[in-house]
Amino acid sequence: MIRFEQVTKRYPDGTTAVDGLSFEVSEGELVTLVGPSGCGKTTTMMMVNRLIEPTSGRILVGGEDIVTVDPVLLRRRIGYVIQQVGLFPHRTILDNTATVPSLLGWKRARARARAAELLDLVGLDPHTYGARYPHQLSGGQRQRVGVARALAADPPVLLMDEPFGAVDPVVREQLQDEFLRMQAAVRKTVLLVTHDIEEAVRLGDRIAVYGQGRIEQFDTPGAVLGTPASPYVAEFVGADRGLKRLSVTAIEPGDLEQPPIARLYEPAGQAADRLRSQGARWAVVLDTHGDLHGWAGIDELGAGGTVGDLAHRMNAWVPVGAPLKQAFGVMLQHDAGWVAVLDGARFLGVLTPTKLHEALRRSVDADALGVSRGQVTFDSVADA
Ligand SMILES: Nc1ncnc2c1ncn2[C@@H]1O[C@H](COP(=O)(O)OP(=O)(O)OP(=O)(O)O)[C@@H](O)[C@H]1O
Repeated sequence: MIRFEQVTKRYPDGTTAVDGLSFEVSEGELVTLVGPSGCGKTTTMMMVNRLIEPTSGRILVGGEDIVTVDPVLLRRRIGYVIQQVGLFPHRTILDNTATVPSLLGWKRARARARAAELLDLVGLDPHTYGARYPHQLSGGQRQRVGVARALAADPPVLLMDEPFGAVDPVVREQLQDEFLRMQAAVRKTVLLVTHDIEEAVRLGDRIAVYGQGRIEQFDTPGAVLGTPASPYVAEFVGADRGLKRLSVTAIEPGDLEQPPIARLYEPAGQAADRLRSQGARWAVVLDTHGDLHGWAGIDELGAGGTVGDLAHRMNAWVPVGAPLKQAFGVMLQHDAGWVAVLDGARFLGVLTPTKLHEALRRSVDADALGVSRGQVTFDSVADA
């Protein structure tokens, strides 16, 4: 959808901001550009909507070389969100949001209806906020309006330059979450500039890590964190990249351990005998549908009755597909040695600290080998 071919930008004073850049952003993909100050991220982005013209090379948007497209028409297809949101101070939030549709000649009622819909989409109730003026909103709310305004004409491409930069870390995380939810619904092709590796990892389907004017690595967050392409990238992503990686690695069914199972309605003595013969100390207790009920220890099962009479409820669980970090968090919160992993209510298995570590190691190996995690055997983990 956006393609850079050997793009170089040299400013008149001789500064080479971007040097022979080639990469591609697929349709519906969110790519984050991350790197230290002055490495050329903003220059890269502003060349896409022709606010800056490259010195050499080509940029294609939707297969079209953008030098052949009138800049005004080009910018209508490209939403642009910047850190200083730049709302018109004397216009209401609704009118600010409707700016682009109005410029496009939409009828007032249609433009305003569209603006209301978008305010809703970014989590601002149009009835509450639509009639306010920018100074009557918090910084975070103004940034949401900036996003709504950029989406107003439904452009296929969105450029975002530090869109969540000007707010405190808590609001920032909220805005990121909202943005991800929204992006899952609208699936724009997004290029997002940030200098914050946490943000890049959290938001990007892929990340471009910049050195000076060049991309040092262009890959998924997991791969950048797991197998940095150079010492520079390793340093940039930080010594705690293992921890960061936990938050971008999803739990897969193949990661799980299968503990002994006891059924809710089976006689406790029978379950205890089975555990004893397997040398196990406890079992996960499931109901007749295979849904998680809780767990029971072998010592308690000696008391007679059914397993259900004696089982403990189990609240330490996470959904399959959740990040490993969430499982780790739940383990700590419940001071538990394992967490159950569920698909809906259905029990799939448990994640223990050892299994969690294995999953992380396997995902690093899988990224390095370019295969799925399931194809990496435990032996290769043990050898690693
Ligand atoms: N108009 C200009 N004339 C000369 N040099 C410029 C101009 N604009 C940017 N530069 C230089 O080009 C380089 C890249 O700048 P750019 O703004 O693209 O970096 P950035 O990665 O977005 O930085 P930041 O994170 O600080 O915004 C910098 O060295 C900058 O000083």
